[in-house]
Amino acid sequence: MEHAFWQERWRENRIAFHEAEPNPLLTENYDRLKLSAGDKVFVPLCGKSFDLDWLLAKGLTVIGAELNEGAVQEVFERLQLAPEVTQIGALKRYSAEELTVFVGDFFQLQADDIRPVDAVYDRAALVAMPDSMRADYAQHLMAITDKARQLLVAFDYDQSQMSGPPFSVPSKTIATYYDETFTRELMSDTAISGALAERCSGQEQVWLLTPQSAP
Ligand SMILES: C[S@@+](CC[C@H](N)C(=O)[O-])C[C@H]1O[C@@H](n2cnc3c(N)ncnc32)[C@H](O)[C@@H]1O
Repeated sequence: MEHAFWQERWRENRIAFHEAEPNPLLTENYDRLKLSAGDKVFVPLCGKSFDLDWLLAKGLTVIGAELNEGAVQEVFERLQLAPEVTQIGALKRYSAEELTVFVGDFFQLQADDIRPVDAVYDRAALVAMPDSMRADYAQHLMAITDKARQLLVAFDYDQSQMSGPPFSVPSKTIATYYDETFTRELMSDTAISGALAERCSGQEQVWLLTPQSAP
């Protein structure tokens, strides 16, 4: 989607994707990422998600990327962190203690900005990208994280039921982006619930992507 689409959603507070607490699919499947305190997790297109707070509470270093600066400021405020703000190329970098969030276009983020990454948590990021951008998103994500393992939350529904986002990204489509690089395991497969269930019916799926070269 165009940046203006998302900025308008934020301006008009049309952010049904934002949840009031950490996503249960993260908390229930987190252990499969095999992270320890001190490891670094990257959260692309992070919004102002409470998943960031939850990951920090696990003792992780958390790196986010988000277009909307107000959302990022809100995260630092609620965590009572006073960020140092620096300009890194086209991006603004907000950083305090173990949290860093890059404000701007995800596609401008470079591996050296975030390296090394131990894992990626993708909720409402791949599925926020339209078909025309999704392969580039997946490629860029793998490039800047050196193909780190991922916990990926995706939807599988009949796209004719509604226009995205979130878009339907079924198993066979995910395969085209990731199966050359990762072994892919289905962690959970449940009926779409919540506000989205009023717009479509289908499945919400959690995938664990492990690099094929991993031991
Ligand atoms: C569906 S929301 C999901 C937010 C968050 N992951 C969550 O679970 O609440 C997608 C987010 O991606 C951001 N976004 C969209 N395109 C982006 C881009 N090219 N670079 C950085 N952020 C982007 C939007 O501003 C929006 O906050």
